[in-house]
Amino acid sequence: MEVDKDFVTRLPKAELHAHLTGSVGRQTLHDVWLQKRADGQCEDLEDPLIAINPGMDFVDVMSFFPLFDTYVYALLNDVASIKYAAKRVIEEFAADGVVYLELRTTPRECIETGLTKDDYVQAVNSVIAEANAASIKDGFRNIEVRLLLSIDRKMTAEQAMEVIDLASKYQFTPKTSSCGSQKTTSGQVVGVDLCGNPIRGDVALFTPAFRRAKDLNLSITIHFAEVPQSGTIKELQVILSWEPNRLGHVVHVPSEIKEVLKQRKIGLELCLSCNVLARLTTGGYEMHHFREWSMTENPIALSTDDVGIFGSPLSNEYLLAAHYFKLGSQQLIDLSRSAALATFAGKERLIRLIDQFQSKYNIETNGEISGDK
Ligand SMILES: CNc1ncnc2c1ncn2[C@@H]1O[C@H](COP(=O)(O)O)[C@@H](O)[C@H]1O
Repeated sequence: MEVDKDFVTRLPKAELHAHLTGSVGRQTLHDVWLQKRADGQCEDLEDPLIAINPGMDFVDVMSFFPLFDTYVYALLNDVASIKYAAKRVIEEFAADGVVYLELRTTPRECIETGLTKDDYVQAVNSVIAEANAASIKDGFRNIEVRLLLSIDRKMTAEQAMEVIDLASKYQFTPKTSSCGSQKTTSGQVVGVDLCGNPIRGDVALFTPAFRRAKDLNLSITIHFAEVPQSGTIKELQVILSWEPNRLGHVVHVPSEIKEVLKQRKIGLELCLSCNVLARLTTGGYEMHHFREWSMTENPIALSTDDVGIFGSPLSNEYLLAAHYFKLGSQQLIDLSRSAALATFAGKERLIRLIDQFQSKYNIETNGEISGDK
């Protein structure tokens, strides 16, 4: 079967590294902007269709992080706009053939609109709960979505602990939690993340927060060695002491640390377009470390990172992998299966969907009636 846009879209995929705000498309931001302007707000903000450049072949990391703080957060600053944007993001991932999505986001407040961090998480959590309930009600679960809460490297230890408190409050429990705890019954949070500008902060500050996350049975994923400054053995050893379940980016990893990652067979979230367009790697797609890690036993989840900024949906990341690493259709199915192994929830359903796809694929390509491989 030919590897083309149709094939990579139909392939059931897991997206495991997607920042909610970075995944909001320009058109969605534009719609919010128009609405706010009509309400007499955001008059000093430029139209997102102009402020955010589409199809860029280079994203300057120095202006990348401030874009959120100075621009997008000013636009998505109340419950209505946050819910609208989150819903659109989920719909767009679903339309791209993502059947399991872990969205991550940083709890934030807005003094101007009175939005609290709890309001923020509640808003995103409720959109996710509705998306999951809607797809169950419709009889076919096209997408299952779970939430990860991010600690930003610029936070204090107390702020990081506040994120863990919120993660605990909105923690996903397959059954209603017992013993009168403060968890919400429709919590969607399955894990926590460490993100933000990688040249900032001392990660050791967050050890108590991640220890507590472990104690609460929250899964942990960490932005790991994104730039040379955050790829020191000292920093990476601190992070590994938190026993993360997955790592994101893994660009500038010293060889002795690579050995630890291989021994632990830790899941890796690899973001081709982000790394190449933001020049976190050198040598373009051909030289991306996907090639090296694909030869190990570490599960790999190709991921988009910030599709609103980098403009490459997950289906396109699979196409890029096919093109630059000479992967055929069966290898792309195997890659999707590899991502399934690294999920924090929903594994059985996802593997079942991939198995069904595999069976149809076998029939179409070889006329085989059974067999999962
Ligand atoms: C190069 N890739 C990256 N590396 C590190 N952190 C990143 C990131 N891309 C996004 N973020 C983090 O995610 C926030 C936006 O989404 P949320 O408001 O949390 O939904 C950014 O402010 C940044 O802290």
